[in-house]
Amino acid sequence: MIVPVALSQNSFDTRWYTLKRPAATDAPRIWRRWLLDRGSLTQHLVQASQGHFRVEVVRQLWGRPSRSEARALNIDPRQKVLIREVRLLGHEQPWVFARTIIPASTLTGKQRKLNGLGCRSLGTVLFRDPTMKRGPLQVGRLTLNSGEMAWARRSLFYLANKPLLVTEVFLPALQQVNYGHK
Ligand SMILES: C=C(O[C@@H]1C=C(C(=O)O)C=C[C@H]1O)C(=O)O
Repeated sequence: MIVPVALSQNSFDTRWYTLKRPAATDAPRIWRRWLLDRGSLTQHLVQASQGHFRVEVVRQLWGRPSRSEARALNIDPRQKVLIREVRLLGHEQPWVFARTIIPASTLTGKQRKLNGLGCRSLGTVLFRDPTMKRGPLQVGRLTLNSGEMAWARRSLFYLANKPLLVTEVFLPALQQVNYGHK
């Protein structure tokens, strides 16, 4: 099934801000908490969907990072990287679009498995890895292919000191979610 891609690659060349506190954004209240929460977004979405959660792979390919992604990873923008784009669905609604950029030098040793995640959440691998470190969260606004603006966050993760960049875009459908859980 061809899954519609919510964003084009240059959408990720937006301006990214490292915020000191959630209130510094005018994002909806709940998103401010999630936008800057350093835990697993997957866990929040599993709870908010009462377990009706799944990862849908939009595409996974070897390509080139956007300029901003290359800068964040401190790599040459001509360097080939593994690009993983997924949608995180709650109750079959697309809640988050996530794009992960993994340099080939990170896909070595135990981290080779990052190339074979399929529909397993990247978060379950990252947060179970004892060597995982997470860099500062940055927040930005991206333009979806629909023309709507969406809040997004990104951060570097390090496994065995090898970097990957994860960007998560909060899609409009997430605004309808009842956040009864904490
Ligand atoms: C980093 C996490 O993994 C999530 C799952 C992803 C995937 O499967 O590609 C990508 C980004 C995240 O939204 C997380 O759960 O926090």
